[in-house]
Amino acid sequence: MIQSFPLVHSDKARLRVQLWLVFFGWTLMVLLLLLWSLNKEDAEMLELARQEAIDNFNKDQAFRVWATTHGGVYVPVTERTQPSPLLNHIPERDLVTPSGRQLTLMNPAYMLRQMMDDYADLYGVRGRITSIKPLNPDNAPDDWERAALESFSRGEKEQFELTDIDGEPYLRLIRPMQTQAGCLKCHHNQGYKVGDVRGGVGISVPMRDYLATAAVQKREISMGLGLIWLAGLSAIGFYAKRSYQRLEERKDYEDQIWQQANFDSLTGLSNRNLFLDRLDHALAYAQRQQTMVALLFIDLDRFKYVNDALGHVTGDQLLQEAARRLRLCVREMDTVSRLGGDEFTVILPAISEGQSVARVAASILNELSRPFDLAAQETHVSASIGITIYPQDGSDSGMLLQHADTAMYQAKEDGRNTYRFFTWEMNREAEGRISMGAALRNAIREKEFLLHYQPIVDIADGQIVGAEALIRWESPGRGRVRPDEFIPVAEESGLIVPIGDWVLQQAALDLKQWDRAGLKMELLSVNVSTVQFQYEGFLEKMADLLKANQHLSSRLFLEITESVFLNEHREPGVRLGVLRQQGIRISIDDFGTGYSSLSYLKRFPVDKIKIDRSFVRDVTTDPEDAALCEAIIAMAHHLGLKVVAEGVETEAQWQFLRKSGCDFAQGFYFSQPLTVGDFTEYLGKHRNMMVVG
Ligand SMILES: Nc1nc2c(ncn2[C@@H]2O[C@H](COP(=O)(O)O[C@H]3[C@@H](O)[C@H](n4cnc5c(=O)[nH]c(N)nc54)O[C@@H]3COP(=O)(O)O)[C@@H](O)[C@H]2O)c(=O)[nH]1
Repeated sequence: MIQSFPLVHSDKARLRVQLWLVFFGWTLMVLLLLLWSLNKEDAEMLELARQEAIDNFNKDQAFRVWATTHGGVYVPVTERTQPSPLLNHIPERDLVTPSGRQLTLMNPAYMLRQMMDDYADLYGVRGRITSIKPLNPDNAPDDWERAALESFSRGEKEQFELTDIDGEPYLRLIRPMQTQAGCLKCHHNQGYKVGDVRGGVGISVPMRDYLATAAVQKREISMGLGLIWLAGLSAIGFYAKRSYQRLEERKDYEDQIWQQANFDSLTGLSNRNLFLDRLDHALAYAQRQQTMVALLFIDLDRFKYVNDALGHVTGDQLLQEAARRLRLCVREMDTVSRLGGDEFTVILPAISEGQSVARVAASILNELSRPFDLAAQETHVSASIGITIYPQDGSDSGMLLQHADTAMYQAKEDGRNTYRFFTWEMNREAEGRISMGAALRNAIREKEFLLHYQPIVDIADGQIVGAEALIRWESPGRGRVRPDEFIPVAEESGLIVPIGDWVLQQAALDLKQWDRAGLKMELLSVNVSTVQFQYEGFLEKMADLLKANQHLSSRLFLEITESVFLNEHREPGVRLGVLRQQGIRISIDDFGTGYSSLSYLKRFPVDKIKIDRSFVRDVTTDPEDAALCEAIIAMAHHLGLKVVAEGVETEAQWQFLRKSGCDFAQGFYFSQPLTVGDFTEYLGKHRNMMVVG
């Protein structure tokens, strides 16, 4: 089945995945940036603290080198600066100044330790000397320091760590302490040489302020990146909204296109495209399930009339209402379509017997023959339905549709407002019509037509006053073909226009010959098909004909049928008026058989009516036909029209018409239609003499 652009649904799913990917990608990127920034912040903070530790280390080193170079410093002996037992071997360790002050030599390490303690008290930066072989037990390394000292022996130059000292965070840095010449004063017994790593100098920088500053920085970075993340999210949200909108717009547009491509905008029914698709599916299903499918081809009768007479808006309303009623007649699973114009189809899938199809067809006929309330007036139409059944009437949708059309044509032929099941006999007839159309085309080229003439007799005096031209087709392949057979085909194919032109030209030519022969006739009747009459250039053609054949003036009668009046759109009144002005007279053929509305006789310029031979046939035996003929004659005379009766075959019919006051008569009683030669002879014989008494 044709689907309504399922792509859009997968597009939506794809867009959703894309949006989630963008969301996760963006979040991940911001998180990584945050981590990197926080790490960088930590690294910078550590580097700053390390630098501070190195500065302190350098200062301590400078002092130690200075102190070692100068061999220690004499300081007054106080509680804090007692003589060092480590320097007992130096004779001048203790001195008394001339003023009696007692001084003692303080070794650089000891001094440095004290300075470091002071510095720690004042500024929080702690210093500590660590020895591999400590003389002072305070200088013994802890685990971390020992590991650092071992790494120095492998060539490392520095170790540092973040650690906790007395519950406070510190950066602890340690660098190697190398033996100076002055160091040997105290450490001469330990086997060190100048340049040997003897221990390390550690500096511990308090991290509280650094951490506080870094925390502020990190918070700011986090907030900044958080804001950037949110801005990104709103951009993604905006993009998502726009993308969904665009998808919706595209879907709406595609739905619209799909609707236009598959549905009839006037009735909302599926159109030919969708109809064929549904039919193909129904056939495929039926083939698999071994069931049948019925196809109903429905054509509204008289739609053209309603459309032309009441206007296109009303015609559209009729189609809409017809579509609504059709839907009421079928099941949910059935498909009602409009192929165009007033042609509808119904697919009945999965049927098991023809009876149910006939029931649906009857119900459709019933629905469509109910009056339509259109343009504030009740309008009656009906329908002709052709039915084909798969698989017996065709194996594919094209064949089934063509055969349903053929059956519908047959329903029309059989009087409309009915349904017909397709038969292969019908098909042969349809094929016959097609091949006849081709043969007619050839007949026009090969000039296979001729005219016969039937005399028209004035009932008052029995004189022959004129003739009716009747076409004949002498086909080399088909023999003589009756006009009843080929004129409908010619009308259907439009070939009636060139054929009708030829009839008029030929009749004008024949009349001229009779005029020249002195066989003057008052009138010449020529049949004009409604299709020919309504043809666009008909009036111009008639004007040209009359210009070229002035002998036709006031003598040419065009025999039209009442169906001419039905097409208001073609303005029959105006056309007939123009013809009348040109000197052409109008006769209504087959009067009483069609849609006879007496108002036509009043509304349109008409000269003569011709009572159909079906009424004339039984005038002497059927009182109703007799009454009808009398009424037609009286009414026509009342309206100032002449009356001709056709199909007069007997003396009794002739007498009846004479008594009823009919003006003219035609029929086998006088003569069959004759060839031009025979008719000329006939005219010569009967000229100036009454045909009957
Ligand atoms: N558009 C055109 N239509 C034409 C033309 N020529 C003929 N026709 C129409 O074809 C129909 C059949 O015509 P046809 O077979 O020629 O039959 C005509 C007569 O032969 C027949 N007729 C005449 N008298 C009698 C009779 O006493 N009994 C009887 N059973 N038949 C008789 O009637 C036909 C004439 O009919 P009408 O035209 O209604 O006078 C027919 O409808 C023709 O109109 C053409 O050139 N163009």
